[in-house]
Amino acid sequence: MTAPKLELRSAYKRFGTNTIVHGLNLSVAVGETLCLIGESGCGKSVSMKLAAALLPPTSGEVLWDGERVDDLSAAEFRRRRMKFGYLFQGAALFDSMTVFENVAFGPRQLHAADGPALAALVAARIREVGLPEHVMHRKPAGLSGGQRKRVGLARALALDPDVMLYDEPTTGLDPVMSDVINELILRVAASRDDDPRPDRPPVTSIVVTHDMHTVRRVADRVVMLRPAPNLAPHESQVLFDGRVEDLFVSDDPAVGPFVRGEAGEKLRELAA
Ligand SMILES: Nc1ncnc2c1ncn2[C@@H]1O[C@H](COP(=O)(O)OP(=O)(O)OP(=O)(O)O)[C@@H](O)[C@H]1O
Repeated sequence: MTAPKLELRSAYKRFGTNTIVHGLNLSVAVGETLCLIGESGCGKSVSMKLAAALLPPTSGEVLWDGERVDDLSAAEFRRRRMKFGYLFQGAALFDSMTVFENVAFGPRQLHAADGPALAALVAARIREVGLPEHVMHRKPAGLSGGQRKRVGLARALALDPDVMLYDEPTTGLDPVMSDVINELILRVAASRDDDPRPDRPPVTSIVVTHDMHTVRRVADRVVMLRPAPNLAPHESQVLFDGRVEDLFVSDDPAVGPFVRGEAGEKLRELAA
């Protein structure tokens, strides 16, 4: 059996005295799209960053393709890390550069790409995310939120990632633009499905989101976390781990009302 693409084993993350991630076991299969959901501040982004080795766990293990990240040589770690693409909040574009320069930045740095080949690559990625080519000459500050997100995605795709990480990709977008982003997440996830080359495995994705339309549209699997504080040592931080169909009909009082947006218990807590 193929090892999971990304895996956390008994991972803890503490910032000072605050425990944010509590003994988390989480694996994402090759080619899977996992949505991470849960109430604000419960540690979704931190968990995703642990899995991507953007943050070190306080204790526990992080594995990529079944190998402990700590056991990889620095060169091998860098090689694999280059195959991760990120679309984080605000799209984190360089505002002083044009869209072209933003998308070209990674290939220039990593493969010393230049000239017509680089221009063709950037144009192709811009087209893939549904932006007109003239946007390439503009600065990100002059673009709408949805356009900025798509430039961020084009920039991530320019490095041909094996793993895509999305942190609240539709936050702040109108429903139609949100659906455009959902469609692009699906397209990226399926982009290598018919590619038989062994060096181009199916794209694996993690999507941290509060947007239940996104969950319904893109998730192969959903993991719902709860906040780590107040958990007993043996208690799991995972409230739900399963298929989307089962999530929305869950009769667990901590899961069903949350995903259906029902305020009942929360209102009682606020009134207490
Ligand atoms: N580098 C850091 N240093 C200190 N605390 C941090 C750091 N990163 C995250 N935290 C804290 O960890 C907690 C969980 O953060 P995280 O961003 O993972 O939550 P989340 O579930 O993604 O929340 P939201 O849905 O609101 O984005 C927050 O209280 C946050 O302040």
